[in-house]
Amino acid sequence: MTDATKNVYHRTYPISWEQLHRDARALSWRLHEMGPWQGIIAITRGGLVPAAIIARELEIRLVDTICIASYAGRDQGEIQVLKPTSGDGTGWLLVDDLVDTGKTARLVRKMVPKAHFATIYAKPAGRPLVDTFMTEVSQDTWILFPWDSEIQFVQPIVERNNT
Ligand SMILES: O=P(O)(O)OC[C@H]1O[C@H](OP(=O)(O)OP(=O)(O)O)[C@H](O)[C@@H]1O
Repeated sequence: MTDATKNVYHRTYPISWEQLHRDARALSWRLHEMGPWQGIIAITRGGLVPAAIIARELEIRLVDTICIASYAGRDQGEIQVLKPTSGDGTGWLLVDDLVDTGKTARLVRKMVPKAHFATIYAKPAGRPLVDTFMTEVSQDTWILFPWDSEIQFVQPIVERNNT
């Protein structure tokens, strides 16, 4: 998912650090019941924060990455693997913050087909590709993650209605 594809989103779902932490912990409870796990493979960059929280909760100290870059503009949607991982993923958790169109998921699943793929949030188009997720969000919703946002002033509702 890239900023350039934002125009398909009709609403925004802002997530605070606190909510993100709570949701990642709730996902950790589910994953704990399915373990034990050899380690975690975080999909960069969105998977890094959830992976850290899950690693803490499940006392996992072996953390690897699959490093991915998505490009906007002319090559909108093109995905490049900057760093793969080794092995087929047996016994490993593959973690991302979100599955949206499923494009990233399809690519990484091919790389580690035996890994258990977990995301905090899932949209309908990508949901079939995830083994475990916490919260479903509609396809036309832009999830605004805390690392992409800051707290700022908003007009009172009355004033907003007058503009
Ligand atoms: O299902 P998809 O449509 O492929 O979208 C999901 C991907 O999009 C986000 O990454 P993004 O491309 O924003 O990169 P970043 O995590 O490095 O910011 C997210 O972290 C997933 O990896």
